[in-house]
Amino acid sequence: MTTSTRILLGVNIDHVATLRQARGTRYPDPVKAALDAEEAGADGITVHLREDRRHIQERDVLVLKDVLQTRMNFEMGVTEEMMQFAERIRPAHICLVPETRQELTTEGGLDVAGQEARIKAAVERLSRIGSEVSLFIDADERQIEASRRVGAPAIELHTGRYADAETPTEVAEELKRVADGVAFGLAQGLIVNAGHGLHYHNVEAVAAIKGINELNIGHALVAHALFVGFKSAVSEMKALILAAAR
Ligand SMILES: CC(=O)[C@@H](O)[C@H](O)COP(=O)(O)O
Ligand SMILES: NCC(=O)COP(=O)(O)O
Repeated sequence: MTTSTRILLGVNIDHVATLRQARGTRYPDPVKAALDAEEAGADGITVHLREDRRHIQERDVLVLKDVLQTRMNFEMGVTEEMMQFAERIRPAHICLVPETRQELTTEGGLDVAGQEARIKAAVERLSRIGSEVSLFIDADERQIEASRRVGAPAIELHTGRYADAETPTEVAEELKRVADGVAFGLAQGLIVNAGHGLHYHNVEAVAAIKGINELNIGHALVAHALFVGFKSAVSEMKALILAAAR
């Protein structure tokens, strides 16, 4: 079982690209955001190349592959098109996520338990290119066990329900669900990451859960960056999570 007091911040730059795509301009460039994030202390850069290309484009991933000083966490749906693209890019990390075209954002985790053979084949294929594969799942023991069985070294627990919880009771329940998921994942020998919907006001409780390896955070950072700049947005978040994880 691995436990660490060092927690990593993966900065998701998807929504810098959302703003660019809204007008079809060349700006703002997510590549610039990635470089600023790295200077401000990001431990890695996360991008989700969606099937509908609503934000990140292939060009972004190709340029990032050449210029990142840290490492890329490439989020992708389990499709043949994405598998081939990942094989071309060979990112350090790949996170397999569920994806539907109509969704506003990623709703729920990947159903690994319901499609073990398919996910196992994808994990094996992507591990062959040297990427560390993680599975974006709900904090659910059945899904965590299935993730271990399919051979993924890492999982990312979906914190969206925690982030969306409204009453103190709901918040406490959802936080406990995440904390239990972290403990269960570590006991299964998995690297446990978490993310989705995390914000300056709700991140500390998650960062304080012992054993979490990395938090992936995007939308809140990009929103805050509008007012304080990207580097400040990242360094503020990094300081919060490091203090909470101590
Ligand atoms: C998988 C995940 O939680 C994030 O990458 C998220 O998908 C960001 O992009 P969207 O907001 O387009 O869902
Ligand atoms: N995998 C979660 C992620 O990368 C960031 O999600 P969000 O902070 O944009 O909701």
